[in-house]
Amino acid sequence: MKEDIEKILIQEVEIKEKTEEIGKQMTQEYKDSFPLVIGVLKGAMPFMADLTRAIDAHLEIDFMDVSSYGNKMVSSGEVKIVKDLDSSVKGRDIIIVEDIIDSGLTLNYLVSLFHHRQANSVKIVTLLDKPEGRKADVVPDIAGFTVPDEFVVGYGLDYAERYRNLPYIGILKPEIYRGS
Ligand SMILES: O=P(O)(O)OC[C@H]1O[C@H](OP(=O)(O)OP(=O)(O)O)[C@H](O)[C@@H]1O
Ligand SMILES: Nc1nc2[nH]cnc2c(=O)[nH]1
Repeated sequence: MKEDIEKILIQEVEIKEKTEEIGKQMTQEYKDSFPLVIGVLKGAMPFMADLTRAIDAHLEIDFMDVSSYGNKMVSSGEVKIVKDLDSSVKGRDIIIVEDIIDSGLTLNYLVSLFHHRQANSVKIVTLLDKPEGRKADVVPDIAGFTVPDEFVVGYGLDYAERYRNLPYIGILKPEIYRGS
């Protein structure tokens, strides 16, 4: 698997340090509230697991699985719910945890949905932000790293469901895309 990677953009240790830093910030911000932290499957799974353990405050976790129509690398903008939340967001302070914001279409949909469901507040925390990909006006409250306008994999992010288990963020060799 590792031989498919052209370049590592963000090393495992950098992700770990950044996650600790964000966790400390969120510990301060949420020490007196009881937020509902929502991980967006599947990509946010590793970040969600590491980030929530870096927050020393009471919180509740839930997961939502949404998928966008279109092929793997170009989103069409339509989002459908594959798995909905178990809990109600009504009156709750919501923190959405994402692995990446690219076009912003997924988060645009989720933020509107949670407001529609009468959440008290909705905040966005993302490990990666790719501002050059933006099609919807979404600004994260906390972003770990800004990445260039390239397709990245690892630490939850896939290409054709592979590479999610890489411990770092990287770019694939071009022949991997050509071969599929
Ligand atoms: O800002 P956008 O352009 O909407 O892209 C961001 C979304 O794309 C990825 O999910 P994907 O739909 O590939 O599903 P996955 O998490 O299961 O891989 C990622 O995890 C975000 O949820
Ligand atoms: N794996 C992966 N999924 C994405 N979804 C939106 N942008 C990206 C990206 O750069 N990589």
